[in-house]
Amino acid sequence: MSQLHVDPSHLAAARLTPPLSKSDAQRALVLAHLTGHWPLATLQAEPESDRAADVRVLTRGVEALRLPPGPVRDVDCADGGAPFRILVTQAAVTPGARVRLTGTPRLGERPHGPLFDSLRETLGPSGLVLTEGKPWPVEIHAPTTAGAPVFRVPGAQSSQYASSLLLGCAALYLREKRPWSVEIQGPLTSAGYLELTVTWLRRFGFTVEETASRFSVTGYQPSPSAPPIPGDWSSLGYLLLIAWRTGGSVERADPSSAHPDQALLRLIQPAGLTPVPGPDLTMRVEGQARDGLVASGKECPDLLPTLAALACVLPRPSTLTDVGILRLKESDRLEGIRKFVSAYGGTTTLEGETLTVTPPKAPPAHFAMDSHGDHRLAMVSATLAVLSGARLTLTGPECVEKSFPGFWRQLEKAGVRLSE
Ligand SMILES: O=C(O)C1=C[C@@H](OP(=O)(O)O)[C@@H](O)[C@H](O)C1
Ligand SMILES: C=C(OP(=O)(O)O)C(=O)O
Repeated sequence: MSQLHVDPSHLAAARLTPPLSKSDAQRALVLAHLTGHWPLATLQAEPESDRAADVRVLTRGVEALRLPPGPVRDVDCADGGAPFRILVTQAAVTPGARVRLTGTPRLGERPHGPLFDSLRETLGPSGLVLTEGKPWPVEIHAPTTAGAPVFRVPGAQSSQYASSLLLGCAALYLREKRPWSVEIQGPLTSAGYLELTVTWLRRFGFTVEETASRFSVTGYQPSPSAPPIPGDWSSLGYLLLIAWRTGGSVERADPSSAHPDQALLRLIQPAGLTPVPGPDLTMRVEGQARDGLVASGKECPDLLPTLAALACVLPRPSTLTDVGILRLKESDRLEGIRKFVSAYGGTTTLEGETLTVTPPKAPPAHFAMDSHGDHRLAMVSATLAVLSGARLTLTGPECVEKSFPGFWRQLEKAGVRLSE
């Protein structure tokens, strides 16, 4: 495992560029495949080395499904929760497909059972075979017909089950020309990501009817072209904070994006930070830190580590609610947040599902953090180094590939010196 030394003592104002959004790209890739817009033009225009590893995984998976039915196709999903879960359903609804999916041990540990059970319940009677190794491989042999047009799935652990099934409904609608639905049992976490899926379905010409717990694909009108993929609001979270500290700006801050992490713009304001939109989707952040912040893991789970880094440099404690979901990500991110806050000299207290982050009285000149292979923990640790001026020794910096391969280059643009 390699180490990176991050030295933020020579910061410079720069214009910083996030990658294209992996969550948007994943939905658009599946829909482009289903509606005859393959390959996806905006993605093709982005150099392959700048595309999130999760996007590359999903692209390879869809390419495998586009091959004529025949031998079992292998797809390595690496660490990608959304790509894996989306591909499981797409494989199950591709007539005659035979696919063997593998991934990292951590991806194998994350919860997928409710999605598998839902697919088995609806497509099992028509002949779906979905087998699980320990935990790999997960093998899917898809039927050539389908049965009752409804998937039922619990919503508390992940919205990705419902998003994956709703994209499956789009495939089944096109094939059978009858409405297909997803019924969500119990409360739904990360609801904004399911809404993102609905937004993309509509952008590609599908009619989606929704009530609080039922989402149905009921129509389709071909659209002339595939909509473009916006910049990634999760990555903009780090870059906007870095731009605030350095007096720089960010690009691709698209307000028309439906990504839940655009909530950052609202959530930082009580702390004293004001986003200032500029021309051509650029944005700066002005203001002085004056208070703590409040955010919920139900609304924007992926922003919570970023906001916890900001909380370390605010003058008062911050409150993060509904943090239990963070245990189910690429690492136990609740533990990860507590570790970097403490490595930086701050304190956290957890009461039920609410985490309070209290900044240190005297910030350190240096701190150390292990990413545990989690891209967000790596990037928020570096963001905290920039925000505070403290030097960072980071173990495991490579994992940024998952969502933001160019992250370290962007930091260098902001004057950060990196050495091994
Ligand atoms: O659908 C998506 O693209 C995502 C949904 C969220 O996961 P959960 O719904 O599992 O919370 C989020 O944390 C993840 O990074 C991406
Ligand atoms: C949780 C994440 O992604 P996924 O669930 O798709 O692995 C993430 O990118 O923070």
